[in-house]
Amino acid sequence: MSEPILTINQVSKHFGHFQALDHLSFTVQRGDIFGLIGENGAGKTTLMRLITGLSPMQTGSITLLGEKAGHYQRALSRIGAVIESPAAFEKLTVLQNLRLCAIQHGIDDQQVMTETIDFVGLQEKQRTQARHLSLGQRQRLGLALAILPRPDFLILDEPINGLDPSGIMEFRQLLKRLNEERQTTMLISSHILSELYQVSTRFGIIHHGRMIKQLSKTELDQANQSGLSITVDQAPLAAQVLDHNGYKPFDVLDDHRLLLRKGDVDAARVNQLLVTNGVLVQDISHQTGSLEQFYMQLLGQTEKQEANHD
Ligand SMILES: Nc1ncnc2c1ncn2[C@@H]1O[C@H](COP(=O)(O)OP(=O)(O)OP(=O)(O)O)[C@@H](O)[C@H]1O
Repeated sequence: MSEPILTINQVSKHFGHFQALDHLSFTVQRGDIFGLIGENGAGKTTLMRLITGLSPMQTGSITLLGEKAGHYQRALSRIGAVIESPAAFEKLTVLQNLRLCAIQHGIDDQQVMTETIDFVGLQEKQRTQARHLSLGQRQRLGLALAILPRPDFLILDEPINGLDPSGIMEFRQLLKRLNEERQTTMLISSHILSELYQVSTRFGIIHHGRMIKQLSKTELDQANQSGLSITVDQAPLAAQVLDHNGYKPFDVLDDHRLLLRKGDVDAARVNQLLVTNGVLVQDISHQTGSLEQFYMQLLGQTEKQEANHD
């Protein structure tokens, strides 16, 4: 049975006249890894700051682990968060940082610290000062500090920023293990949508402070039919040619990219048709839809609707 860990209800946030969040609502259920997606400035960090009480509530309500934001009693001690940058003491070693965190949480157990260091793969760096860690190791330390008290709910803002490809893969595996082995529920934001897709069970897409779409991974996979992805010099002309020749339906993703939503078309024929009609084809390939494509398409539609309302 589903159990809400976090409920965001009609939350708005203004900074002066600027509206950063606009009547945002969604729920994170126990066991979810909820991927939060949105362009720069969409409002993701603002929302995470509100959830964790780093920023005061204005309108709407947030319920975290059964307690209302602004009146938290135990909820904050049951969550772990890495927002903006991992908060470690630069001159303390990895182990000292963890020890300090343990003291703050009333944990008097060397085993918990050793396990946490092992879990995030920082065994060899435990005696290194935080200021001498690489970016990826720093991210791991941030995660270690967040998971040390074994939180029920983890909030991670851009956790894989700046990690190298193998670091990204290892971090993804860490998050999956946390979810599977410790049943940790998570809210994660990232611009690396291919990664977010692999780790998340649900997605929420924020645009200009509004939640424009929420869907499960299964719903995303269903919505993402396969199609022919076409990259050209001028998408509007390619769209006209496809339209006149009955190649429908298709989406114009941007000035250069189209997605022909028909699985059974012959790529060579479409290529020939476009070229003979004066379109320079740079790439044409069959592919399964990605989270990135879904997002770009949704954003395109939303911006079109917004423009029509203006
Ligand atoms: N304290 C503040 N005062 C004024 N404006 C703010 C403040 N904090 C955030 N904003 C504005 O609110 C908007 C949302 O910012 P936020 O940091 O939440 O975006 P984000 O989705 O996390 O973006 P990014 O992906 O770039 O991290 C931005 O336009 C930002 O400039």
